Amino acid sequence: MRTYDLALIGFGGVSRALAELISSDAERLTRQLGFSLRVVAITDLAFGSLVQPDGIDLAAVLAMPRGADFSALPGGSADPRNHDVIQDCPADIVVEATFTNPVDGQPAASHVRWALESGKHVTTTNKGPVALHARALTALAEERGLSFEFEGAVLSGTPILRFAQQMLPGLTTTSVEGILNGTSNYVLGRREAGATLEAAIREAQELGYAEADPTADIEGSDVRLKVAILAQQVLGVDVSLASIDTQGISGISDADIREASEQGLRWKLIGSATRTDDGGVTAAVRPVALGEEHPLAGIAGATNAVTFTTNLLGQVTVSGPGAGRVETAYALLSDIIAIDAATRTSERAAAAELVDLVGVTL
Ligand SMILES: NC(=O)c1ccc[n+]([C@@H]2O[C@H](COP(=O)([O-])OP(=O)(O)OC[C@H]3O[C@@H](n4cnc5c(N)ncnc54)[C@H](O)[C@@H]3O)[C@@H](O)[C@H]2O)c1
Ligand SMILES: N[C@@H](CCO)C(=O)O
Repeated sequence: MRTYDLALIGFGGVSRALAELISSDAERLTRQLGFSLRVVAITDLAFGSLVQPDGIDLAAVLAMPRGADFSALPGGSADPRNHDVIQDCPADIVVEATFTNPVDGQPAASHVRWALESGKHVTTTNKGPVALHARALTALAEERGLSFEFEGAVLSGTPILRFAQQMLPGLTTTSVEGILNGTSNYVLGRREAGATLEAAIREAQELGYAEADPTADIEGSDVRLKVAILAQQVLGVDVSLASIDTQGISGISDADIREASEQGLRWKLIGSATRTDDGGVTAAVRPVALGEEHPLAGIAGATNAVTFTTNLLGQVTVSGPGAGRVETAYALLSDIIAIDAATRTSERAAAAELVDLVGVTL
């Protein structure tokens, strides 16, 4: 049975949910997937770093109290040592789940690059490196025969990027638009129910939906990153973040919410990217009051949805979880499954090449 060794860079809500899954559901996962998973390294600003080539006892590290660090454990240190751990630890796959930096994608983009340069596959839920550096990092991965996977960067574990890449063949997609942020959608729903903005944000933080700095969720910069990712990955066009006209939901007053509701409208934060005739894209993030008949009006809580407008099918809408620790840990798992599939395909191709070369069947 094949085992993939993982390094977890960032040990917050999403990584911990993945570690819990690996630790508590190992038998089912191995049976269903045909491989097993083992964590051999963890780094985090709060805990420091831990490298144990024979596998870390995940139940033990998950039970560590707040404020504790890894320095007392064999292979542990109070300092994250990201560069050395990523480069030197014996992992097959680096899982990058540190804070999203919406300005330059760092230091996560460097974490991804160090991993690829040292021969390790990467899965990340971090939107920064994907929105701002995907082309360079994907090219580096291809050059090294490695995978760079990032399904969780848009719509959490709902497989929207693979859906667009694999399930819409032969179609031309002219626009993508949708509700792309779980926190703001949750907050808008709670405000309709009478909660204050501040209380609704606190709830979203407790539920594990919000960014470390929830301003990114509320003021639209998280959606702006996702619009840039969708424009590149679905429409094939790079858009700069500066060119995406962005407005968040903090300006929506109680009176705006009440008046919309009286008219049968619901406020939603909509991100969109639309192809233009000259081969470019116009993109925007803005709150819109939608009529109840609109397909996105009924999308509630941390659920998100994306509508693809295509030439032959018209509009196709996919909805599912847009945030959440476990839901996003599933995105990492789905990336690991994709890495396994790519690894097996390239091993088969290499074996076939060898057979061709020596003229015998192995
Ligand atoms: N939570 C969600 O619903 C969700 C959904 C999709 C994508 N994401 C993305 O996934 C990533 C992780 O999300 P999360 O909810 O686990 O966040 P989190 O804030 O709970 O955890 C992030 C962890 O990374 C650590 N960290 C930050 N910078 C670091 C560094 N330079 N080196 C080492 N550790 C570092 C922090 O100490 C923290 O423990 C973020 O980029 C987020 O945008 C989250
Ligand atoms: N904070 C983000 C996480 C998913 O990217 C959200 O609420 O949608």
